[in-house]
Amino acid sequence: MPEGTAAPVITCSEPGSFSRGVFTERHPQLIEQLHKALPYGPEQHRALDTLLSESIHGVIQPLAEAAHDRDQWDIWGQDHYGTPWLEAPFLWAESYFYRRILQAVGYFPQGPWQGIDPFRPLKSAELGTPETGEELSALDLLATRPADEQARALLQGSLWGNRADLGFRMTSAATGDAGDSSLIADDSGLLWSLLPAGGDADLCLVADNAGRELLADLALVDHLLRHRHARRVVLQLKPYPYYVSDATTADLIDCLHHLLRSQGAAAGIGERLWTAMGEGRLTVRTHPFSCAPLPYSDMPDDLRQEFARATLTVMKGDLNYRRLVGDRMWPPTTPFADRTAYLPGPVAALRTLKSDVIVGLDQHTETALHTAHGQRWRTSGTHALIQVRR
Ligand SMILES: O=P(O)(O)OC[C@H]1O[C@](O)(CO)[C@@H](O)[C@@H]1O
Repeated sequence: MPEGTAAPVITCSEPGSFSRGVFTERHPQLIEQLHKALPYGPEQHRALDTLLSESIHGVIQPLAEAAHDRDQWDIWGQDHYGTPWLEAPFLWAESYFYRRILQAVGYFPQGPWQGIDPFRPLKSAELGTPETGEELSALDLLATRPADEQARALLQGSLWGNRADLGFRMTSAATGDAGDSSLIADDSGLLWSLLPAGGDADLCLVADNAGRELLADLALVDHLLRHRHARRVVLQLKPYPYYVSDATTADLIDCLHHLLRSQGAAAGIGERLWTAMGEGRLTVRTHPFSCAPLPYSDMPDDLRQEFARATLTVMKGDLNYRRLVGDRMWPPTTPFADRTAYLPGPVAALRTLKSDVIVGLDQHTETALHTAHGQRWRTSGTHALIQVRR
């Protein structure tokens, strides 16, 4: 079976599929929210509606002539421009949809809306919720526990923090299965063996969502640095707004300010991380490939070298998982190690399941999940995994 071509690529062409629902149900809600989020002018409102209609009923149009990244997208889009959105690969189409939102609101060109994140009001609202406050307060009690217990709890916090993705919550609130949580693969023992306390590891953390998830990631990073599970952490963020709540540098700064304004243990985390950035122990990267509509197996050399330098690369979230193993309907028992063999160096995936892709399960687990939940366990965010390849 030739590598990478074995399983069907996920598209939105099948009526009733999860991916199609993202375009036909989730995106209309998202566009509705964007209309209300900022005081856009008539042209921006019109462009958002045109994009929505094109993406459900029409064919994929190229970026505007003047777009700074038009040439790049012309290459990425050569096989897809002119075809119906719903027939294009899901990963490609969804990624391009987010790039087109930025075009609709005028995010890149010089002008009054340049650099204004259309998703910022949604992300900021989340930082102020009582749930976020409770999670930060819980750090006070956690700080009284032994260090290894803290480490395990903070890893779980970072993992389940991925459930707090804003795009996902648009439809999950209606499903009512939020209480049914479980970990379907747990390689955390292997993960900790790669990051022993007092060691010399260089960790690369490929972040996912801003707000609650990033706060949980930062609490984990602080612990890793403090107890020398990692000597240095590189935090990979998105260079521009993407997939609603994906974290950018501006979101990181918001989270650090939020921590510093908090009480107790949370404030201490903010202070230590601020210092760690000043000392170069925590650094931030925003590689353009982070927003590419492609799997990581297509990554450019400089990014490959970045991963190669890391003792461990941790990929957070559902989208990173799709890009890591390939956005295809793999047989669920496909080994995680096989799908990630191209990535130089050990890799860990921390993900709540919010799309159809899954690998690395044993047959018994898959059968039990299917019997109990049908296909819903793959997409409802109620299940999570920690998968590691050394
Ligand atoms: O924030 P995460 O965990 O990457 O999840 C994003 C997921 O949400 C969706 O955009 C819609 O469910 C998926 O396509 C995507 O994989």
